Amino acid sequence: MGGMSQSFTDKLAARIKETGSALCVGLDPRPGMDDLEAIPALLRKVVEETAPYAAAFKPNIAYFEAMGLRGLEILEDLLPDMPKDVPVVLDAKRGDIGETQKYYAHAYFERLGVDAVTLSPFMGYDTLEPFLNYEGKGVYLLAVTSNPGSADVERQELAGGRRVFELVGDMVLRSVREGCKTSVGMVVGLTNADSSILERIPDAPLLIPGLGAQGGDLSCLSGSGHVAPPLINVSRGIMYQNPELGFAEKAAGFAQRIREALNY
Ligand SMILES: O=C(O)c1cc(=O)[nH]c(=O)n1[C@@H]1O[C@H](COP(=O)(O)O)[C@@H](O)[C@H]1O
Repeated sequence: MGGMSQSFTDKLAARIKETGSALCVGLDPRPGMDDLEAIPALLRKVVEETAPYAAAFKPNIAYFEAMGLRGLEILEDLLPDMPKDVPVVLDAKRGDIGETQKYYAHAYFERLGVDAVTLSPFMGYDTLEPFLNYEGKGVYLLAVTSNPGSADVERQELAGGRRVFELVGDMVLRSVREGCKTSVGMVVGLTNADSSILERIPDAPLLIPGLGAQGGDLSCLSGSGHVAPPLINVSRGIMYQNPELGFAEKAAGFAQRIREALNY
């Protein structure tokens, strides 16, 4: 393809339109539950069977690191064989001083070649900057995570009534104001995504984990008024729950539930 390269957000929106699905298929292989050498074939089977229903795939690097060097090799071998038209979000939740972040950005965007990564914005905007000048790539900043402890810091109220996660929304707006090439979105856990949260964050691509094993309720998303392309992630709900069903069947079921809840 010639001409101007597409932003990550545009690629994602196109994929969602093409599939009619905002499902993000989580690739979190558990070394304790599967034989290590069965994992490469398991991942390929999940990818192949769920791709028609996948707006994106999200491998969480923790599960690969837990397998040591072999795990990283499994991830590095898998990525080039993933379908080219399905964006890959690497879940790494990194946050460090800018000098170190440069190396994470290099590792993920240039070495592994993924389309997007999750980052922790806790150390401030300067730590995000090494990721922000990549045309066609995306980052998702942790804003309101799906765990109960998101109340400890992220959902705390500041003097004046704003809440901590709104500062993350400010970083998203700053990236837009500064004309960053990288698309910047936010992570909002489905288990905590009520309307009081959604109305306080800017209209940016949201990565929404918590459907399936964590019991998040999709009804809280309807009528949010956001138009940026969302991703609703399911990991265990496809890879490990209801093993009597096929991966395609499970993915199709989640895609359908998401479509009904988001009303498209
Ligand atoms: O960034 C994430 O994806 C993430 C953020 C969050 O707030 N909660 C959350 O569960 N996740 C990740 O999303 C996936 C959820 O997996 P399941 O609960 O098995 O569907 C895991 O890879 C989590 O690490």
